[in-house]
Amino acid sequence: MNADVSQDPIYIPFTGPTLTSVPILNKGTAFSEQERHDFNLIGLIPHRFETIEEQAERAYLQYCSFDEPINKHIYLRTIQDTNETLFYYLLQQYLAEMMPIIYTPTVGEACERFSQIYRRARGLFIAYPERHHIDEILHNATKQHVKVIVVTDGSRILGLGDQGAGGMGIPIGKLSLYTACAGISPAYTLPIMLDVGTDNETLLNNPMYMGWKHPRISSEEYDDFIELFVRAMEKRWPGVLLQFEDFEQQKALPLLERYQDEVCCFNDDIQGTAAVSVGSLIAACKVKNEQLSQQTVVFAGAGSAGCGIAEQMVRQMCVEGLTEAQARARIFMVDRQGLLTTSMTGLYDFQKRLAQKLPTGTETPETISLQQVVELAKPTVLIGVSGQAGLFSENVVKTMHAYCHHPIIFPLSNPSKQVEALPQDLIEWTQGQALIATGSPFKPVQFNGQEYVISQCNNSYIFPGIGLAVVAAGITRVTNEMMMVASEVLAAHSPLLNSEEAALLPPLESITALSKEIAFYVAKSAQKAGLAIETSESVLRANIAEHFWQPRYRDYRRRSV
Ligand SMILES: NC(=O)C1=CN([C@@H]2O[C@H](COP(=O)(O)OP(=O)(O)OC[C@H]3O[C@@H](n4cnc5c(N)ncnc54)[C@H](O)[C@@H]3O)[C@@H](O)[C@H]2O)C=CC1
Ligand SMILES: CC(=O)C(=O)O
Ligand SMILES: [Mg+2]
Repeated sequence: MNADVSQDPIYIPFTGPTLTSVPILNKGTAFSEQERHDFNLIGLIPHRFETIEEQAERAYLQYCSFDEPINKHIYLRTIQDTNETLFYYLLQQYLAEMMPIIYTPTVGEACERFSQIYRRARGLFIAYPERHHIDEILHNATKQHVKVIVVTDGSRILGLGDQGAGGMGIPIGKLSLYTACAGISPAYTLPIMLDVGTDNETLLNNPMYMGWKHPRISSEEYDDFIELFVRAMEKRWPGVLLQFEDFEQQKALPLLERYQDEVCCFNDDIQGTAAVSVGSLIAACKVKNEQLSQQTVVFAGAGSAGCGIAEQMVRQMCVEGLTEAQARARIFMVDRQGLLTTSMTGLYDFQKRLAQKLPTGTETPETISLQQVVELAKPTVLIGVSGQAGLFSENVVKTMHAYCHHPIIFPLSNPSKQVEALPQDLIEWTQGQALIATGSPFKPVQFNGQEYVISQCNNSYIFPGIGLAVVAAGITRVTNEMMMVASEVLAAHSPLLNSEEAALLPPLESITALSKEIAFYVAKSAQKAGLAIETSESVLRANIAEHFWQPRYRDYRRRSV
């Protein structure tokens, strides 16, 4: 379904209002005169025929007439729900401008206000009380050939906590990026919300809340429900790629460990975030003529994202020649209770693996704060994945800078209002010496007559390419090795490697090309590992190109039902 082939006609079994109500097929005023006759559309749309360019011009004017990002979001989502081709055409034209509207930060507000701004259903809501109808629910999906699912239970939406059914905004936004950044046809994508209740009192007390008004179910009920879902999904769409998204800490890793060897799945917050962060760090280190294995790293936030990134760093440091113990000794995880140490009780297993063993006989206070860790460890890299706004104080950052002339500081929490430090402050506190990347988009910073571009270190650089690899090469399992490959491809494409003035990460304008490269190398590594059927490189490239959907209208021919 690439750009050239899109001129081939397709055969459509619907006519009249049924046809115009299917977002993936609707063309609005772009239905040709012939099609209007053949499909009983005369009179259902204004007389004049328009091209997609003309439709996009009107849509963009209307988009610009909204001042508030949330209203722009609602407007774009309405287009997505009425004419998907036009929606993706607009995104293609204005990706850098519209990505913050359909994704972080605005998608965060859309989740928080989901029940207030709701217009029309998209994807599937599988509520716990309806679990016995799961096969029927999956068969109710409007899409028949689903290849990529993003699923959430809404329990940890960005840094905004439990958003219940409102969390559906995230799978919708992520899948929009699968199409916009990696050309996965929207006909193949399906967002799913597993509504297992919510512990968010504000939602439970909101008369308008649209989800199941019930506290979250018990762990046992939850595990059985997820098992039911995964098996039903595999039966309905065998081999489908399942992306776990924004599951709370105690669920995220156990779910991944339970299913990663059984179905084609990955956890974006653990693995996708790890890949983008390690890729960004490899590039940042290269610029300093150093390696990741030479860095000392402090994390604020030892949750799914933090521990996922840290484990991928350990793998990378080992590739660079360190032993695992040496690598772990370079990484300091700070959570609410301060530095994680081996003497602490109550840590999750995935945190215990990253806890620091303090020298025997060390007199330690009960809590070793972030400030103290920075003073003691003298990090060269500081990463924020805590969801806590302002955690990187001026004191913390200046202390770090006192020991490290060019600190690398990544406040990665989303959306923007949860960021650990504003880029403007980081630049000022370090006199422009810090290399910064954030999870949500921020404008360039002006300081001392110089402009500093702030790259967006977000898993959106990774997951679309992984999806394209799976769809184009028929990959059966997603592994950490594939994520390492994605990191390397990202690092190799850092504009900063070629110019000191450039950004750390590629501009959004080149993200489709980057996704294709990630897809190619990930698929090659899958083939080598026996997780995809081997092909020549040229066949693989052709398959990737062929699966890259373009938002262009195709000619319709009538098919009798
Ligand atoms: N840029 C990106 O691509 C990504 C960013 N994130 C962001 O990272 C944040 C965390 O996500 P997850 O790790 O999945 O959540 P999580 O809930 O698993 O982990 C957050 C951790 O931060 C800790 N924390 C809270 N207050 C703290 C404090 N004052 N000091 C130190 N630690 C503190 C919590 O105890 C928890 O362990 C979110 O804001 C999310 O939006 C997550 C995935 C990708
Ligand atoms: C980007 C992302 O996946 C998150 O903030 O959860
Ligand atoms: Mg996420």
